[in-house]
Amino acid sequence: MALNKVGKGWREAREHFGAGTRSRPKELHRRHRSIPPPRRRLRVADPGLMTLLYRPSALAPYKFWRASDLQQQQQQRSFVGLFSNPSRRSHRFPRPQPNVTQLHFQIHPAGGLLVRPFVGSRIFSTSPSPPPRPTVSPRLSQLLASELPSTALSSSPSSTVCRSLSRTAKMTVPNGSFRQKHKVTVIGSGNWGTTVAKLLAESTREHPDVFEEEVQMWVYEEKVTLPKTSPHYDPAVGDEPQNLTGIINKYHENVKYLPNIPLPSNVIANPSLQDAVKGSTILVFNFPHEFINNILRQVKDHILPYARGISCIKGVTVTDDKIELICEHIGDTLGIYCGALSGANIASEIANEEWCETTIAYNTPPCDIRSANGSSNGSESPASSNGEHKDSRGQVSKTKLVPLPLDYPPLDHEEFHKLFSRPYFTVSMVSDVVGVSLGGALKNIVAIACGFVEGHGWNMTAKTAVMRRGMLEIIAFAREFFPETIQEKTFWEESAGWGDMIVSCTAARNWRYSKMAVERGVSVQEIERTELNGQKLQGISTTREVSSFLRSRGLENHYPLFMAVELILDQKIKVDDIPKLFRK
Ligand SMILES: NC(=O)C1=CN([C@@H]2O[C@H](COP(=O)(O)OP(=O)(O)OC[C@H]3O[C@@H](n4cnc5c(N)ncnc54)[C@H](O)[C@@H]3O)[C@@H](O)[C@H]2O)C=CC1
Ligand SMILES: O=C(CO)COP(=O)(O)O
Repeated sequence: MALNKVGKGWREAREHFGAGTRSRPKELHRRHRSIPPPRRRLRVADPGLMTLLYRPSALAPYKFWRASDLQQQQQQRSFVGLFSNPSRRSHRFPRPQPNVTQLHFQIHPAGGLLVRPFVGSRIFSTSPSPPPRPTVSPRLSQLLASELPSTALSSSPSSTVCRSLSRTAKMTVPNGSFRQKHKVTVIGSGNWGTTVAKLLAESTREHPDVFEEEVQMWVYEEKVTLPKTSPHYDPAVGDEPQNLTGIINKYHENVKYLPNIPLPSNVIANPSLQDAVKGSTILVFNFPHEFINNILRQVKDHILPYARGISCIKGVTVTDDKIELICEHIGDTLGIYCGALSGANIASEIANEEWCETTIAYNTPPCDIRSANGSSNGSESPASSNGEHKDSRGQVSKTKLVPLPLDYPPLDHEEFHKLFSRPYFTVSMVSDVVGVSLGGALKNIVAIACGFVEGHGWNMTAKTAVMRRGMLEIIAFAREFFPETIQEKTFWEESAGWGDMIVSCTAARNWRYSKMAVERGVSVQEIERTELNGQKLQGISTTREVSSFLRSRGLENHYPLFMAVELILDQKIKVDDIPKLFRK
């Protein structure tokens, strides 16, 4: 009975959309809202027919597959897909699985969908098949036992449960095999660059089906002398300066920028930028932003045209009176798409595997979005999407992208989440590139202001006033210069917003060393030179760039805190003068 109704839904949908077309889930949901859930197992069978998988819930994951499509995809060693939530294509399912010849679907009484891959010799046979392999994961069983109300036969599961289920179901499918794996390169090897390389190398080891194990880390080559107290001191070398890359590769430790943290042996330090990026599909940019143009110039002609980037750099680029997000500057210069990672992240704490959160903003370019049949961009061919994507101003970017080839695993929220997540590093994926980038860049100005105030002898109340006003200026700045795409909730809800503000104004270097400068009565630049052993305070250059940009537009009065930091850096006003700026 129930299946008949599903069959009816299928026939109607088939008439409506035509065989082989992709489903239009929302429309279907509207049309078949009244259909009760099927209670029997559905099989992908009957070559040439389309099968409707139906789950009546608020998320309404409908999917049509034609068995012949599935068969063809198996032959291509590609994959089929299920959008568990039609509005979020990133929930793709399942992974490529060349040995799987049948997929069995069972609508769970509570509305979840169990998917069991079946390995057999016949493809989509209509005859009775042997029982599917029991591939329901323990997590799924647990979910079904605990989270789903067993009586909820016709009720809709919560979105959380739907998401959990779809994710769990995904885990039940054997790992697939694309012909290619993603190669990861971290460009930069300072305090944060080395920490990120460490966590990425742990992830690539954990997911050998998707990523090449080795993580290349480009190191700005320096000579380092190991002191006698170092565990790596070699009497045969003595006080002879050695290449930092040599030390990292031999002892698996970045003794200069991340001392006392063992690195996984699959982090490979490479002094050649060109060699480090060669063949990499994932480029992670992680160095002080003042070096950006020089580095981009050197890598420009050496990267894969379909590489994708994540920038962990906190800063902005200001050119010709124009302000640009670092990630977009990278993308436009290299002709690729680049997202941004930012959050309340103190490198040394994360390197010690103390728990923290971060935010990654990534807008999967349309040409990289894969549809159920494994092609790019839904029903369109990769070519038809024309490599276009939107920029942070909501316009079609001038950079035309080369689609990621289909023989690589997709690169979207899910894959980046997989790559960056560690048990001690919780990643939130968003699409607000502006909020994440500006939050990370501009809080460094506020952190310097907090350091000044605290160095002056004022305490938490003054610092709180600075943080609050600083956040207001960050939001005003984002609204003023990126009104088309900014999502203000990023500042309130994400680690890249208030989280980063708090940690930066209480524990990070910009705060610590500007406080020290006021306490010692010297300039922050002087402290950077004498105390930081080659590390950089991003807040100094960001303050100068942002204030010069604001001045060129006559907007100084709108951003009194940002401007005050520059005036104090240049010793034109004193910390005591800050409250006067806010009297009105
Ligand atoms: N350290 C941290 O806790 C965090 C840093 N960040 C951000 O990550 C980015 C990188 O910062 P860190 O790793 O901390 O850098 P860092 O300040 O520790 O290191 C400086 C780096 O610059 C390199 N360098 C020096 N001269 C160079 C040159 N001429 N050309 C190219 N590179 C040169 C050095 O080799 C070193 O790798 C920054 O934007 C920072 O704001 C973000 C979150 C946390
Ligand atoms: O971005 C950071 C904390 O989230 C690190 O800031 P500092 O560069 O001031 O150490």
